[in-house]
Amino acid sequence: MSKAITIAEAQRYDAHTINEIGIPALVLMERAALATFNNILNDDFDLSRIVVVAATGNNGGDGIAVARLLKIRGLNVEIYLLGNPDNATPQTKQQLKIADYYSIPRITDLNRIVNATLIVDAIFGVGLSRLITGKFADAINAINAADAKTVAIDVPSGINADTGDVLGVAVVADSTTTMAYNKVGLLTTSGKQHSGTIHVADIGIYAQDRLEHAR
Ligand SMILES: NC(=O)C1=CN([C@@H]2O[C@H](COP(=O)(O)OP(=O)(O)OC[C@H]3O[C@@H](n4cnc5c(N)ncnc54)[C@H](O)[C@@H]3O)[C@@H](O)[C@H]2O)[C@H](O)CC1
Ligand SMILES: [K+]
Repeated sequence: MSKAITIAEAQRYDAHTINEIGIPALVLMERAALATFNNILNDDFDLSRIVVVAATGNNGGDGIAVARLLKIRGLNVEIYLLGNPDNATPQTKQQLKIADYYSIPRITDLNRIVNATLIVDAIFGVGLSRLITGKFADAINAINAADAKTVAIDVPSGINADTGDVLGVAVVADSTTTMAYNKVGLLTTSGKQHSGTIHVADIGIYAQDRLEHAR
């Protein structure tokens, strides 16, 4: 049984890798995006109309980087951004700057989500901390109403990664690319129901960070 970690462990390993080992947060974000991007290409999704639904935390940053990778691959991808970009994390601000360089359209019409063929859920990851309401809930309901396949980044948005509980409303994903290790909440019945196929991505974050032995 491969290792599964809690939110606190994920945040601690993330901070240790960045602050003690010295791997920049943007490098971890790029590796997270590349892993998600490759999982998308390796699956048999209809890539004709892709919408990345992102908020302004680092889960959103992962998703905006995925959008850029898909755009460079020549695919039709749009970003539906939730929240004020001025309040975004430094890494997510950087990803928005890069996405703007590639002229990736920012959309505000929920119907574009409903009519997508593939949706990338980059709203919340391990930073989800309270009940989801308002425009965040509207976007998740639109994602779940769409016929599109949905790929979640790290955690299906709305799921508590420790308990599997739904915080108001949660994305029902077809697949989830979760970073470093599986999350204990995704092993619960609710977590499994909302995650779909789970891919664990090695992005350079390890519990025993001296030497990574066979995982
Ligand atoms: N740990 C790793 O290996 C890596 C993780 N990455 C990605 O970063 C996210 C965690 O990012 P963080 O900024 O801490 O939080 P989120 O993006 O999950 O949440 C965004 C933000 O949203 C606010 N918030 C929380 N609950 C609500 C709510 N109910 N309604 C509205 N807003 C809410 C809160 O302020 C949060 O900060 C992780 O999941 C990975 O995807 C790195 O990119 C790569 C390494
Ligand atoms: K997510």
